[in-house]
Amino acid sequence: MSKGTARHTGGGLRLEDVGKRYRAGGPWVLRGVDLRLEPGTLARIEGANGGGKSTLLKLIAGVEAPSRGRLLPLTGGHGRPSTCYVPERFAPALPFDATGYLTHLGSVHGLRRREAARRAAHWLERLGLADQATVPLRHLSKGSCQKVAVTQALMAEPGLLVLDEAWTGLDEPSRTLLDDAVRERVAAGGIVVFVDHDPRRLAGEVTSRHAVRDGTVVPVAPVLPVEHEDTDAGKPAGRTALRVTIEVTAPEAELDAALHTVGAAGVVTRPAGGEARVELAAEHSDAVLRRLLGAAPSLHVRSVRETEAGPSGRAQRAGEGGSR
Ligand SMILES: Nc1ncnc2c1ncn2[C@@H]1O[C@H](COP(=O)(O)OP(=O)(O)OP(=O)(O)O)[C@@H](O)[C@H]1O
Repeated sequence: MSKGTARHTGGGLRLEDVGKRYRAGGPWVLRGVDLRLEPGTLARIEGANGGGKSTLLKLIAGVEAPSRGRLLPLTGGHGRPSTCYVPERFAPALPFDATGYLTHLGSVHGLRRREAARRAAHWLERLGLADQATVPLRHLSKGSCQKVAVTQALMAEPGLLVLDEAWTGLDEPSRTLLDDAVRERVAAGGIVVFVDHDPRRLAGEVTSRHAVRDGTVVPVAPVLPVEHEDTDAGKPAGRTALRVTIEVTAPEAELDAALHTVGAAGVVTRPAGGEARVELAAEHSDAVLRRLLGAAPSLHVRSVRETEAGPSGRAQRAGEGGSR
């Protein structure tokens, strides 16, 4: 992180009965959303494709205005936190190179131009983009553009950082760097809210999980800590009573092939065409999840939930506030 980090972050944010539709009289994408984001929160947002995750992130980031309800500073806060937002795809049609763009945005965020240029150079170097700092943005590859988008968010050291699949398209070292930067923001008292297709992203560190479901936002049980494959050593007592439910989607014709990786470790059910649910003992979940994420044909892991074995031995949903 650059020098002079961890400036005051500006407190938390509250969503009060927030709703969103994109046109008057159109369908509500979100309704009745109540959410508190305290300083130091690392919040993960989950949910099915098209359910409204990106819409929620845009509302939190202030990129979209709510159609109803309000976003308010938490009581005792210092106004809306300074905010940066990184979308999944950043394709700027702007007459800038990376340095010019980042310096300009740094100024918008209140940095002196010299400090903005210094921070831009620092992050471009860390992300391995220093040699492309003077290439026009429109000539950069998708991955390089994504690095520029991440850089503009990190160099501003915002109180609220909103990441919509921001890891997608980054190379592995840059993903690790972004993970670290998120930790630094949270440790500095900032709020980070993110969506990512990999359920293991920052799994042991997430402080709040919510799912967008049926047009509203419900809390989800905490993620299981990531553990080593093929060993029971060191597992907490009673862990074997826990179950995990993994929901996946894939093109219907490819789903069976992709699910072969589950083997005998779990019970697979198919609620609808391209959807499947895998229930299994918690001790097998990390290994199976790794195999599912690497499955060919590929599939999309929609959610991973910890559940408790009920009296019948079947999994019961734990810690969710809504129904499907
Ligand atoms: N700018 C827009 N104008 C009109 N409708 C929109 C707009 N953006 C999103 N929508 C609609 O809102 C709904 C929710 O979309 P959103 O992108 O928020 O979902 P998502 O959960 O992020 O999806 P995905 O997982 O596929 O990225 C969808 O029906 C989408 O078509």
